[in-house]
Amino acid sequence: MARMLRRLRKGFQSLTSFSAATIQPNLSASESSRSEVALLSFFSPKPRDFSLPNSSWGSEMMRLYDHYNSQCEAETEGGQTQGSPWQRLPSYNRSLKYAPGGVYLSKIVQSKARLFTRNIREPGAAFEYALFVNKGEKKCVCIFQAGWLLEGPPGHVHGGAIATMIDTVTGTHATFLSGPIMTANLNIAYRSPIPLGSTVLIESSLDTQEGRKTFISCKVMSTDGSKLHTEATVLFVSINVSHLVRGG
Ligand SMILES: CCCCCCCCCCCCCC(=O)SCCNC(=O)CCNC(=O)[C@H](O)C(C)(C)COP(=O)(O)OP(=O)(O)OC[C@H]1O[C@@H](n2cnc3c(N)ncnc32)[C@H](O)[C@@H]1OP(=O)(O)O
Repeated sequence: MARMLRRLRKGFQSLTSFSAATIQPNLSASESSRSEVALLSFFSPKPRDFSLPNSSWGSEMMRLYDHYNSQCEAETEGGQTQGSPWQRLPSYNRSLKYAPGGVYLSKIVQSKARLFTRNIREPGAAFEYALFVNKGEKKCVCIFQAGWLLEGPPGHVHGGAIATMIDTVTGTHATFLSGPIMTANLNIAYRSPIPLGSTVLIESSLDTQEGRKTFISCKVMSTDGSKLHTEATVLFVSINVSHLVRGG
């Protein structure tokens, strides 16, 4: 048990540094980005990064992706990164597997488990999103295109799917800021419905960090900023990874 905990702790530590440090090269215009990415993922032994553009992304999703991606750190030929406060975060369906030693861990910890938002194979059917963090401003932006399998009220996105995205974005942001965390409290106000198939912006901002507690505010808005769809405040509590093995 103690050996397993040590391995798990080591895996999680490398996982957060792996996620934070993995930077993809900047991509240029929409169509070429998509075909380059498809080719790269075909030939590369690297895990599939679900936050890269695919054929289901609409023009607004691609416009915003290019907008934020162009402001991200670019890797130079020497492997150095140019200073920029923005960084794109990769997204895998089993991040644990891709951390050093993670293949072993992913076999012993629920081997069939997959990240809730990344377990539907058909591109565009459900959660299409990409996250960008701004280290200086301690904020995070997610571009999110909601697919047809996320229907709640006819023609609109299910409130549970919106909550899932808020938890995912703020949870990733909190992990980036504070290391391993769990959501302790999530308060949501749904202000206006989100049309199915549309692209929205999800903004996460750090309010305060107090000891083990990280308080985050979140807004879901139309991409031109004119409509507020949803507001949330979230409390994350830092955990020791043994919390996950022992079940709290
Ligand atoms: C860059 C990285 C990428 C990573 C990729 C990931 C992508 C995916 C991201 C997806 C992310 C998805 C994420 C998910 O979905 S996580 C899944 C949903 N969450 C859970 O299942 C959590 C269940 N709860 C627990 O496990 C425990 O209760 C926790 C761990 C939360 C606290 O139990 P613990 O025994 O450890 O702590 P404590 O009780 O000593 O309390 C400590 C402090 O906290 C305060 N407190 C506690 N609870 C609440 C509450 N409800 N409201 C207000 N305050 C609360 C408490 O008063 C105290 O404050 P103070 O008295 O010290 O001031």
